[in-house]
Amino acid sequence: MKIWLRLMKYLRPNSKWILLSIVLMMVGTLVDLVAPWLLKVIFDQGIGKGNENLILLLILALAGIQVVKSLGSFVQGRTQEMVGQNVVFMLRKELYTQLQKLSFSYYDKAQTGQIMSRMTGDIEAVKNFIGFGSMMMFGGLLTFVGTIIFMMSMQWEVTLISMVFTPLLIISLMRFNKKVGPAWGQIREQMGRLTTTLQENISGIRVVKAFAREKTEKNKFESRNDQNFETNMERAKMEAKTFPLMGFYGGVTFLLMVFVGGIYVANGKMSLGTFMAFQWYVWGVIWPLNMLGWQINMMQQAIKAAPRVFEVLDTPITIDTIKEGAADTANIIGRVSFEEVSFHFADQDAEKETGVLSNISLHIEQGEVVAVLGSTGSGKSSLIALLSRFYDVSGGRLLIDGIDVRDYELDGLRRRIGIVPQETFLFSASIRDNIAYGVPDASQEQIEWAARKAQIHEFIETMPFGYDTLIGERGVGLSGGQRQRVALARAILMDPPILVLDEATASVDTATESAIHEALLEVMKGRTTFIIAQRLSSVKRADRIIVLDKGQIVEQGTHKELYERGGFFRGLFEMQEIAPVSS
Ligand SMILES: Nc1ncnc2c1ncn2[C@@H]1O[C@H](COP(=O)(O)OP(=O)(O)OP(=O)(O)O)[C@@H](O)[C@H]1O
Repeated sequence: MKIWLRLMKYLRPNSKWILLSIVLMMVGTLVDLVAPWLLKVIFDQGIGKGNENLILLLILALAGIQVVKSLGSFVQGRTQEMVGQNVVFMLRKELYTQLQKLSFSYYDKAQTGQIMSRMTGDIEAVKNFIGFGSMMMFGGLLTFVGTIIFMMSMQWEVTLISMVFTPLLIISLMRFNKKVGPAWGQIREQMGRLTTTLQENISGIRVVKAFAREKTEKNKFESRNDQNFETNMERAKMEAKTFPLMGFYGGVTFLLMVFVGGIYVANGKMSLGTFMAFQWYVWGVIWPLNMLGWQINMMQQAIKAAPRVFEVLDTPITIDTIKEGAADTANIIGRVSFEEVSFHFADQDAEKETGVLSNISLHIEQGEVVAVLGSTGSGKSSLIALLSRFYDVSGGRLLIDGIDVRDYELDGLRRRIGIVPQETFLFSASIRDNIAYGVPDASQEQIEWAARKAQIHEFIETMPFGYDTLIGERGVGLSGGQRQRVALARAILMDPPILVLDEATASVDTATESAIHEALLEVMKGRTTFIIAQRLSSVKRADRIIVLDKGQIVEQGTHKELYERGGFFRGLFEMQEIAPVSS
């Protein structure tokens, strides 16, 4: 019931069209009910009494009825489709907006294939019932009730005897409804899993091929496809058991009507005209019940699909912009303070586990270049992720210019922090659009300036269409290092007071890395910069180096200080066999 009430919300803006549809449906049904009655008059008054004019008149009236009904059906069909499409449109828009708002912790766990299947198949299933199935159901009910009223008013005894099997038909349908619901639930879930398998397979096709796992992947897909096939066959079996039975009940109802009606006519208790009208009317009872099977199918699909869509819509937005009194981000200069910051991911148990970061206290001056070092998994990326509020701190405070990051307007805050992430994602668009992603109205000069700084301009010039060259979803057509440099240019173009380079030069060769660092020296000037790097060569120009181990700061100082201290940094240094820099 809750689901229906909630779906009503999407119907409300279409109430005018729904009303029109209902009115047309009522007119159509009424006209349908009048037609057999006219046939009765043709038989009893026209044919029976030899009144040719009446026959002609009523045939013309019947033709007129057909025209009105056809026109009504046309308008009603369009209206229903429009209502359905409007519902799809609104639901998709709402779902998409929600997906844009959901935080990183949601996407850490979400499966892309499941989201895709909710956005497409599930919403479509809701639309099919809301736009079409429900109106058909309503129309069927009107016809059913109206027909029985008309028949009863003409000859109630024949009507009641003919309907004797109808309760059995209704019981069969109710049982079908109960059984088919869970099957549709499974089918919708299986479709989500099937899409996930497909999506992961396509995204990871390079790994699949590299490890020659095509056969295993194929088997995995086939097993899920088989499951879906089996459940669909189970559902089809239920339909196969119920639908012919309904046809049978329908046939029996018709025969009963002919038999009982025939006897009543023979005994003079019913006119031939009424008997002829009943032959027509009886389909007004059989047809809605036969159609009800399909409508139940549609309804159950929608009932199982809608909660899958609502589940995403109801996921709480854990990281949202402050509602009132947000601090202005335009004048952020980039003083960053971590005050006893601790952090654990949402699915970690804060009581039992130590968390990803603990007791981080750090003050970074505006314009300072800070390198963050540490072994893999020590919490470097997590530390940086807190700055842009990809995640919120679990304890303590993180301040920028003395203001808690949670008190800034979220979009503004993120625009003031230029990030070159560990994994570069480029959109299937031109190189220009990829660089200008954060500043869509940047001029060509600005874009080229950023590209030069990232040491990618010259390469772009050699591409077939220069800055207009289209690149694939994952920057296919570019090497790892080139992709990283495009991402670097994208961050530089934003001219942010805070710059975050997360392993930003990991995929480039040493010569390019050193060229990028030379160029970055100028870019970093006046900006607070965080550099996460494994290679010590990337961090030697940092004002301060912070060494993380198991989420805690274990060392900090300049390159020279840390070298002389002989701790983790010195070990790393010696491993990389780089000569110490002189102070
Ligand atoms: N989304 C997540 N949910 C739960 N735990 C996570 C998540 N992301 C990372 N972790 C864990 O948090 C810890 C810190 O990860 P983080 O990515 O910050 O490390 P890192 O120092 O940047 O590592 P690397 O140098 O390998 O990139 C790791 O132990 C990792 O397993």
